[in-house]
Amino acid sequence: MHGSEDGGAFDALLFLSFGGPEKPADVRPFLENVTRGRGVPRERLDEVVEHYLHFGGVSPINRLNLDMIEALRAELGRRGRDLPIYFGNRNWHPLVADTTRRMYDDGHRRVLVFPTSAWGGYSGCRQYHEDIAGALSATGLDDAGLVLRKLPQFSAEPKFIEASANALRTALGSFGTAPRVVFTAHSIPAAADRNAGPAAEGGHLYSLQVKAAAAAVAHSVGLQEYDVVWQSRSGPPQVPWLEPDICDHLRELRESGVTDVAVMPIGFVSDHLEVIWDLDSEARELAAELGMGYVRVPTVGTDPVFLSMIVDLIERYADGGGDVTAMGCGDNGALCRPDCCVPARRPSSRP
Ligand SMILES: CC1=C(CCC(=O)O)c2cc3nc(cc4[nH]c(cc5[nH]c(cc1n2)c(C)c5CCC(=O)O)c(CCC(=O)O)c4C)C(CCC(=O)O)=C3C
Ligand SMILES: [Fe+2]
Repeated sequence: MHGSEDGGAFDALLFLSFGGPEKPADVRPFLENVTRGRGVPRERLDEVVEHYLHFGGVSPINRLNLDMIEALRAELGRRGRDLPIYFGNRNWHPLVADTTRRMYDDGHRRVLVFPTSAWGGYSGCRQYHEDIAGALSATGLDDAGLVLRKLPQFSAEPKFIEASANALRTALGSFGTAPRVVFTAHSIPAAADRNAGPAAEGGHLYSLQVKAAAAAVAHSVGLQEYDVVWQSRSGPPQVPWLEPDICDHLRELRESGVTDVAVMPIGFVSDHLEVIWDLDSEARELAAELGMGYVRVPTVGTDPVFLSMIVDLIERYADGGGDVTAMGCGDNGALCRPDCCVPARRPSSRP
């Protein structure tokens, strides 16, 4: 079911994200939270542990999220909206269940939820619904009259496209000649992409949204040619994920004579570990080996146009209005469509 019967204004915002470790000792337990029951092989986990340890066991994601929250507070204030912002995560502290308890104890009963993913699909959307439902049951607040309304997917919001296009345009200014623009997003299992979105609509919602956003940004910047590729593949090697991978693609571009690339991580809203490791370390080093010019375009992060998009979204729903049937929107973990983004069966990591 959608929405709540009574409607009415919302009195707080929950900024809901992925979470990341704050110190070396957090890394393993964090990764265990991320991958519990997900069939990620031990070897891949050991590799990812090294990526985090390379940065002292600290992911930038929490600080980046706090920066965004700070900027959102300022923008809400400028618009005269008195809406306290709370921070909660799926995989690390502050965990969304603890934050839910705190919001309730502070007297909030109607809370809008902004998730830091633009996309449909299991990892970007449905799993955030599950996080909300899980937080309510872990705190025993399922029947406490609390409404947590998740805001919809924002991949097609004009200001998301505009903020991304601004970042790309600025980066392109740093090249003498026009580089090849390569958009990248997190790979997911091919089966998860087939199941993304309502089954009746044919699936592939995640990859279609990524491609549509890339096309809109490319159009806005006036690009004739560009590519959409995937990064940060996980899972057992025999399971197909979205391809091509960014690094394989750079090799192909080089073979076909391309000498300069601008890599735009459209799939992520901030420069967290997947960006600074997979793009700023691995892909950049490969480009250097191949003798290619390489620029990594910034993520939207605290860009004023992007923040303005978030606050527009909040204002659309804050007084009880807004389209509660929009994709990704739902109360207390209720899916926006029945049979949406059904989790694919995952092979076990154990023999
Ligand atoms: C679509 C998507 C987004 C974008 C939407 C969104 O933003 O939500 C995203 C974001 C992120 N992914 C992140 C980190 C990780 N993702 C992992 C694993 C996985 N991601 C997947 C998908 C996505 N992930 C999938 C299908 C897996 C396989 C396991 C599973 O089926 O769940 C693993 C486990 C190790 C590994 O297997 O690589 C880690 C550590 C961080 C935080 C980085 C930091 O700490 O700064 C962020 C923002
Ligand atoms: Fe991920």
